[in-house]
Amino acid sequence: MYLLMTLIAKQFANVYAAVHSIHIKTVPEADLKELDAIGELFCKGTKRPLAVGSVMSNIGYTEAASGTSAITKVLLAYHSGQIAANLYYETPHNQLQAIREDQIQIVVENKPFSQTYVAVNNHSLGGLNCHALLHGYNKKKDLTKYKTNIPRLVNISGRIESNVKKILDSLKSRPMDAEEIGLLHNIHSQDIRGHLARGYTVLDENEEGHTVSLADGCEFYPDIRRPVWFVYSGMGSQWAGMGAQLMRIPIFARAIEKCHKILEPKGVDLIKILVEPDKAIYDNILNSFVGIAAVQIGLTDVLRELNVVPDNIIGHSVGELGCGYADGCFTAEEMILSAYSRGLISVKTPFIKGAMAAVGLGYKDIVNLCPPEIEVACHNSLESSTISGPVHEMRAFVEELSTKGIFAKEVPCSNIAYHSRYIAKAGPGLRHYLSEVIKDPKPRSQKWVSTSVPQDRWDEPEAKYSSAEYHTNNLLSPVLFEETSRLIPDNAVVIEIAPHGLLQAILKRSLGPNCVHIPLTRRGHSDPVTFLLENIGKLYQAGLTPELRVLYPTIEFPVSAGTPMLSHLVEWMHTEKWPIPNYLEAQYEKAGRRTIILSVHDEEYQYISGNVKDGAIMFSEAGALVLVWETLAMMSNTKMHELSVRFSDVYFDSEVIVTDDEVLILDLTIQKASGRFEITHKENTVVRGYIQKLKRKLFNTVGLMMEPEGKHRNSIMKQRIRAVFGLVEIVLRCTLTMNDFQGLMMQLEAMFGLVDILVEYTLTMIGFQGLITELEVWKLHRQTLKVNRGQNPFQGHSNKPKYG
Ligand SMILES: CC(C)(COP(=O)(O)OP(=O)(O)OC[C@H]1O[C@@H](n2cnc3c(N)ncnc32)[C@H](O)[C@@H]1OP(=O)(O)O)[C@@H](O)C(=O)NCCC(=O)NCCSC(=O)CC(=O)O
Repeated sequence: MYLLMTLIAKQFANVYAAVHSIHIKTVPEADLKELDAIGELFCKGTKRPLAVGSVMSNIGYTEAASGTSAITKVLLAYHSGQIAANLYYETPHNQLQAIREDQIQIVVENKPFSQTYVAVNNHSLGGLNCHALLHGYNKKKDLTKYKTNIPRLVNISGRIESNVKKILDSLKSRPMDAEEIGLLHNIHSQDIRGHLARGYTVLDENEEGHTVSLADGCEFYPDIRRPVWFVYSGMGSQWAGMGAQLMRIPIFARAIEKCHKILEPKGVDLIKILVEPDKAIYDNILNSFVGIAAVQIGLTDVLRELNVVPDNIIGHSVGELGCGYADGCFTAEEMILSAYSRGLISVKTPFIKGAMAAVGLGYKDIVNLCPPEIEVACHNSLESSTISGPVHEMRAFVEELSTKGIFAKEVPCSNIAYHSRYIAKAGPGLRHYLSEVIKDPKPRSQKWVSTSVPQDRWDEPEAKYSSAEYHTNNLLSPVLFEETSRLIPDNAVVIEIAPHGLLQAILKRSLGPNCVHIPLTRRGHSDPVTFLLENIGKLYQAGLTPELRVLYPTIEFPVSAGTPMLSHLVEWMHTEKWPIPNYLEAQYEKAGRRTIILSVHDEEYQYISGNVKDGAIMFSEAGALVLVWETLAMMSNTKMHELSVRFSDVYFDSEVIVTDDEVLILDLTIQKASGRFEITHKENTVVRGYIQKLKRKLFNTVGLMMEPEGKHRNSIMKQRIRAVFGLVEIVLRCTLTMNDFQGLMMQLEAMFGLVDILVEYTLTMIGFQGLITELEVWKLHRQTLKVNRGQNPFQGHSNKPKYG
């Protein structure tokens, strides 16, 4: 059996044939026949000799990869402009007429090779087939078209951390290639299953033109999908120059320019508000409102384009406008004009001179401490709230708290005591302004959890729409962030969207220990773009898969020649030994003990995840029996499907819960002489009993146990488990039917004094999966059922089977 590989150039521009024997030793007779056939087919009547070479002479025999090897040889030839010479060819075979007559020429030196069509055709009786038509594509590298103003963020995943670090180090060590990074962006815009390490790097060029990493990270990734929460903060997050650097990000800049145009007719210069470093800009509260809203729109657009989608959205005070935008209730125009309305009413309404302050006490602790003039405006967390009131009383109270060692910090609010009775008269005016902006209020989706309406009123009509009324109520009512943020689950990824991660100090104290809270910005940061990119990298580490390509000029694929190869960056984990028996070959270990490591992420053991009880994945009893059966086959140096077995005295002592993020380690022992077996998990016995080889085959050749060789192991395992499960189920169903005869059984028990053995069954399984099998004896003990189900089935009254 041998493999013929021909590379045929159209119009004989690249006339080349490569003969590749699949044997390590070539078979001269076979090669002769091949060359003869090639001579017959390609050389008759042609003047130019046909060049023939062997891929195997260059790289050895690559078995199933022979076709890919041939493609690689052609690609290298396209790339270098030369086809590699055939090695170790010394004496021409003069038996061959085509060689003798110079119609076939063995390529003994590298030969010029053009970019034209090449057909790679490779087939063998063994099933190694490859057919491909290739054409050279020598795209010249021109990286100038991919210039960008921002550093390049690259996310990388791998099976192990060392692999991810290796790739990151490699990227840092050489000049950046936008096309290579484009390829990496595409690869990592999707989850790669089994990649349990994730990292990122933010790359830039220093003044000398060397690549430098501005930030990076790499950590174990448990491959768990976390719920994503967007958090929009409010007043206090503004700072001078907060949008200046972010304008380098095209998506952000587009959003700001759009908002700028919307506000221009109103005499508001949004770009100036965001870009100029003048602190006095924010003395005007209107500028704070539109500035915060615009940055939130810009950042939300960035996340949207990155395909970062929230499962839930929560806002703090005016941050609920951002919720409206993220939830699709507002267009950018509606959001920026709503913020403008809030600012306008704030500057137009004559309020008392007020102040706000964040304090380090929760609502319940501070409410009774506050002087009567001061209100709790925002319930932030169990140990944080914001108070609001007249400026003199506020200053005195803040001082008092500070003297007592209680954290208290003024929140910049342009002397307006928001969320207190002192601004009640702004209500009608704001409602009026907003109703002109929000002409067609959209229903709020389930994602958006309100902080301005108490949870027990979320179903009321006023709470259902992102309307003028809703947002007016938001201004006047206390902020219930503490109450609503309790809904954030402990494993959430919480992304704060604002000009400054204002709520980080609060979230850090209130969220569960497994929550990841990530701000996109930080007040006064020297490099806000790098800060943002770094945090997008952290989102990737937390399990999100942002599509980074949207941040950079679009890469034209295919990438040009000379783009660094990626394949060599992949590294395998060789440190761990996996005791996986080779199922299809008869090379079995003889062992009485086996440690089995299973994970639902292994294709081989995916079937485990199908056995769900009460919402938890349980390692099935049938699966355990199959492992015992398989191990006995290994010990007996035989194949499982050739070995019929009998299980007896089987006790299922404990159930094993399988989790997504943990490998399951089972210890299995079988005593060779007695057949006594036991599977343990974390020092608990899972199942024990006896297994015995049967000389006769229980299952005949049609089907159930006799799948053809070469099938995927997973499907073989699944079928076996289904079979064993079927057996176990039948036995148990019979056992449980006894429930119906509870009285009788109890009598029997009394009469015959049966203590241990409750049921001894001889089952004739007729029609089981369409097969007629032979008689089998099963014994099931009371303890089996009692321990397994946590109750004695004979005391139950239900006639429903409790098993399975
Ligand atoms: C608590 C904050 C002042 C922290 O803000 P910043 O991040 O700017 O503060 P910072 O960086 O200067 O300081 C952070 C430090 O604050 C301290 N800190 C914060 N909260 C604390 C607490 N509960 N107990 C003890 N210390 C605390 C910690 O030392 C922390 O450091 P470390 O981080 O190391 O722990 C802020 O979250 C805040 O202003 N929250 C209130 C927001 C608010 O109510 N805005 C008004 C909405 S009205 C509005 O929007 C108007 C409208 O609705 O129209």
